[in-house]
Amino acid sequence: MEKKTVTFIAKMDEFLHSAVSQCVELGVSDDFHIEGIRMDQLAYRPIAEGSLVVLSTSMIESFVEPYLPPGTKMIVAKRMFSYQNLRGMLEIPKGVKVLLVSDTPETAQDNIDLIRAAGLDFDLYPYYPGAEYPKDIEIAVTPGEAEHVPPHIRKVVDIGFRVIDLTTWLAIYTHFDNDNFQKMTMRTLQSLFFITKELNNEIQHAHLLSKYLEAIVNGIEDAVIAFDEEEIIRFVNQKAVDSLNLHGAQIVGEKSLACLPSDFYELFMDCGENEDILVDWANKTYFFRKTHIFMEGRFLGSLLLFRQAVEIEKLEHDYRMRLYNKGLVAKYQFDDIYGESPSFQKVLQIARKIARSNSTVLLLGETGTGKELLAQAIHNASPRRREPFVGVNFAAISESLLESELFGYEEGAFTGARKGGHIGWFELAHKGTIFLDEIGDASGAIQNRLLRVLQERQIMRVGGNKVIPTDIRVIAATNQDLKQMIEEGTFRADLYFRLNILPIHLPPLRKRQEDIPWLVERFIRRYAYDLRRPPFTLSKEAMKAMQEYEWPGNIRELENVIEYLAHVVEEEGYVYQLPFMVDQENGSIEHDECEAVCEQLYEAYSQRGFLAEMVAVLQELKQEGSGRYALGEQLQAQGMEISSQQLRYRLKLLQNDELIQVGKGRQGSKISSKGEEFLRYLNRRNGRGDRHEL
Ligand SMILES: Nc1ncnc2c1ncn2[C@@H]1O[C@H](COP(=O)(O)OP(=O)(O)OP(=O)(O)O)[C@@H](O)[C@H]1O
Repeated sequence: MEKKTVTFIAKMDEFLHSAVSQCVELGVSDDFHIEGIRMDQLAYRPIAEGSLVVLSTSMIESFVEPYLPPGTKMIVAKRMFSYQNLRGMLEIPKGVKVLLVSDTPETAQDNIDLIRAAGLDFDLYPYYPGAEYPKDIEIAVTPGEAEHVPPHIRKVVDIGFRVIDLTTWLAIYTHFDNDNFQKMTMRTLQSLFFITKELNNEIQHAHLLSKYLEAIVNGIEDAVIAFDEEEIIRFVNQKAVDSLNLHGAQIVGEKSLACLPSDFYELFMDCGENEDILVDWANKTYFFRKTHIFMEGRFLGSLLLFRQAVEIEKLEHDYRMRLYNKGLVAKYQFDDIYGESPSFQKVLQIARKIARSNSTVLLLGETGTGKELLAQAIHNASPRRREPFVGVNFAAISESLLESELFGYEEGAFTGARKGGHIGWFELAHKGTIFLDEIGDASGAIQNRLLRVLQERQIMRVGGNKVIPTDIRVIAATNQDLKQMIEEGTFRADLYFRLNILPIHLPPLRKRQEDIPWLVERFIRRYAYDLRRPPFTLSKEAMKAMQEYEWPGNIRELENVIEYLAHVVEEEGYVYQLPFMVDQENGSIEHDECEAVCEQLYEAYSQRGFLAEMVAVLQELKQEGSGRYALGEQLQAQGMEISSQQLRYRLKLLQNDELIQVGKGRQGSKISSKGEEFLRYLNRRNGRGDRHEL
C-alpha cells in the first residue's frame, strides 16, 4: 500500500530538521512519507495531493493556505521540551533567578510557558537580543540559541529545540486512520522508561554519596553542624552531638535557635564568615570557623566547625615536640633580640618586614653580631613558623660529609651508606626554613649544587636519580666579604646574586656603643636570674671601659663577660674585674681605678699596723686555701705571733674588702681575684721603690 504523505511547513530549517529526525527516531517515517518545506519554497515545491500539512506555528496559517491543494487538511504542531534535555535544568538550585534566552519576545515567553507546563518551577526571566534583564542573574537557559546569551552569564544550560508533542502525532495517525500509533507511543514511552531508570540510578548514587559524606564528616576530628538558609539544622556529626551534649535530642530538621544551647547559638551568630576565632563556652575555649555555602551564587546556608582549643594546642605541641626532638626548632623570637640604638632598631624593623615574605635573606655581619639569632627570629615571625628550622654551619662540618648531609643519599650511594638511605637537611627543611651559616666557607662543589637547588627548587639525593621538589625558605649568613671573594674567584657570582635578594647588615657592637649600658643591664638580669643571685651593677669606670672596648667578638663576647662577672662580682663590678682588661703579658690590670682601690686598702691596713699580717694571710691563701686553724699554724711557723681571735678579725676584714672568699663550715678560705690583684699592686709598689713595711 502506498504511504500517505505528511508535509511539515515552517519558516526556518531548524523546525523541519527536528521534525524529520523525530519521525525517524519514533518510526513515524516507516508509516508515512515525510516532506519538509520551508515557507519560501512553497512557490516552486508543490504540496503533495492528499497529504496532511503540519505547520510549525499558527502564525503562518494564512500564508500557507493559498498553496494547499483543494481538500488538504492543515494542523498546527504542538510542541514541548524533551525530558531528556530538561534534565540539565534540574541541577539549578531552586529560588535562583534564570534567564530564558530566545530570539524574539514571543518565543522567549512561549518557552517559559512550556517549561512551566513541564512542571519545572523556576524564577524565569525572558530575554531576546536587546531586552532588559536583572543584572544579578548568572544562569541562562536557552532552546538551542546560545549565540544570544549575554556575555556576563556564567553558566548556560542548552535545553535544545522543542520537539513535537504526543497529541500532534496522535492527530496525524488519526487523520490517516493508521493504527500504528500505539507502536509509536511505545517508543516514546521507552525513552521515558530509560530516563526513569537513569534517574533512579542517580538517586541511588546520591544516596550512597551522602552516606560516604556522612561517614567522612563523622570521622573527622572537628565538630560539624550544617545549617540551611533558614538556620534549620541539616546535618550534625557525632563529635558535635557529644560536645554540645545533645544525645537523644531531635536536631536535624529543627530550627537551630530551638535546639542548640542559647549561649552557643549566640556565639555562632556572632562569628563572622571565614573567620577563625577563639570563643569561651561552658568553661572551655573553642576554636570556631563558620563558612557560608553558596551554589550558583545563591546562599544555601552555613557550616560551623569547632573544636576545643586544648586539642589544637596539643596537636601543635606534639608536632613542635617532634621537631624539637630532631633539633629542628628555632628558639629565638624578635623579643629575645636586644638593642635600642636607632641603627639596630632600623635593622630589626627591616627584618620584621622581611620575615613575612618568602624571599631569600642574606645576613651580613661580624662574628657574634646575632646573625643566627636573627635568622631564627625571622623564621618564627614568618608564615613558616610551625614548620622546621634547619641550621647548617658550613665551617663546622667536613667537606666530605657535607654533600650527603645537605642533600641526603640513597642506599648504597657509597661505602658505609646507611641501609634505606638518609634524608638530607634540605629535605628535612621542606615547608620550613634552612639557615646556611658561614656560607662563605662552602667549597666550589657545594656552591655549584647550592646554586642548582636555589634555581630549580628541587634536590637530588647523592647516588639517586629522582628529583625531589622542595618548598624552602633560605636564610644565609656570613662574616666574610663575599664581594671580595667573588673578585678573588673563591665565591660564585651567580650564587651571590641568588642569595643577596634581601641583604641585612648587622652593625658591630663598637658602632653602637650607646647600646652597651642597656645590653649590660639586660644580660645582668638574665644571668642573675639563671644563677639565682641578686643583680649587680658596674662602677662608672667599668661601664666606661666597656663602652671604650672594641668588642671583636661583639655581643657574644659581651654576653660572656657578663656571665663571668655574674660569678665573680658581689654588688658592684670594677674595671680590674673585666676580663678583657687583664694585660696578657704580666697578668696585671692597668687602670687607675684598681690602683686607687688598692691604694686605699694599703693605706687603711698600714695605718692599723697589720698590713704585714694581711699580706701574709693573702700569700698563704694564694698557695693553697685553708681553714683558720691551719692558717694560724702556718703564720706562726713564719714567726708571726697572731692569736686566733686576731686571725678571725683579719679574715673578716679581708672578706669585707673582697680580698678573700670565706667558705661555709669547714670549707676554709681562698684568695679572690681582687686579693690577687692587691698582691700584684704591692709588688708594683715594691718595684717602684716605695716598699711597704712587712
Ligand atoms: N642583639 C642581641 N640580643 C641578645 N643576644 C644577642 C644579640 N646578638 C647576639 N646575641 C647573643 O650572642 C651570641 C651569638 O649570636 P649569634 O650566634 O646569633 O651570632 P652570629 O653573628 O651568628 O655569630 P657567628 O658569625 O660567629 O656564627 C648568642 O648567644 C646570642 O644569644
